[in-house]
Amino acid sequence: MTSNAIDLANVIFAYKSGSPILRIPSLQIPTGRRVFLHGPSGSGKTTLLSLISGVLTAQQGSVEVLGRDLTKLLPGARDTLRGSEIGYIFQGFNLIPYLTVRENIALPCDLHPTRRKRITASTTAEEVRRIATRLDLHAQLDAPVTHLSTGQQQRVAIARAIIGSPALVIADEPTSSLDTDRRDAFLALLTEVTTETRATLLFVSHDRSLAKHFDETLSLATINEAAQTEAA
Ligand SMILES: Nc1ncnc2c1ncn2[C@@H]1O[C@H](COP(=O)(O)OP(=O)(O)OP(=O)(O)O)[C@@H](O)[C@H]1O
Repeated sequence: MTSNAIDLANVIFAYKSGSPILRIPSLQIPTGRRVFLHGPSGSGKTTLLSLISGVLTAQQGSVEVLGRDLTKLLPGARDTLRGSEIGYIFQGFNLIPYLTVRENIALPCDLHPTRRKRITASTTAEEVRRIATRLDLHAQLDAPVTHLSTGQQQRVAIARAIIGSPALVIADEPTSSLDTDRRDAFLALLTEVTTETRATLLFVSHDRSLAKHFDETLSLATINEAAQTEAA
């Protein structure tokens, strides 16, 4: 395993025909580190996460994730790497509304054999039960996710992100709709379970007060030269 889970060099990204949103000479996130990346709304946080998860491709530079340069992979190989090795917690959770809690949590194992093979329980169903119990969701396993409270939906999003122990967990502003107590509880749980699975955690938010929950804090404005050009 490489010592950096994420390693970007000389990256430039622009949406079609626009000027660059991201111009990042260098960004390294060591394996196993829990990193908080902050930046104001519209500064390019989600865009950067999309480059790191291989949803978008940089026009220039290299985007190495878990030792593979995503800019050199074919789309199919990028999708496999994302599904197998990255657990993603979206801003609005993106749970599948017509599936139960159990089915939502199991989804990465159903879709990606590598996630299924890495589970420690004897079956996916047993692993779903184990994680649901760990996250206090065992009573809701057969409920449609649309019947859950926001806090319960967040815990389903964590469960889905960590099942099958992906090496990297990415969270995009998942706490923006929470009050302070719930936000702190969510962050404590997320850092605990990613420590248990030994995942590298990259968490982005505009809210700098969250920095205390993480090993390291980065400012997108500092690492992104496109932002500095715009501000000048
Ligand atoms: N699909 C797209 N096509 C064109 N421009 C886009 C697209 N998605 C985002 N942008 C632009 O790129 C810039 C960065 O957007 P991005 O969503 O990455 O910022 P963000 O920091 O995640 O914002 P927020 O905190 O509000 O979610 C914004 O100016 C946005 O308008």
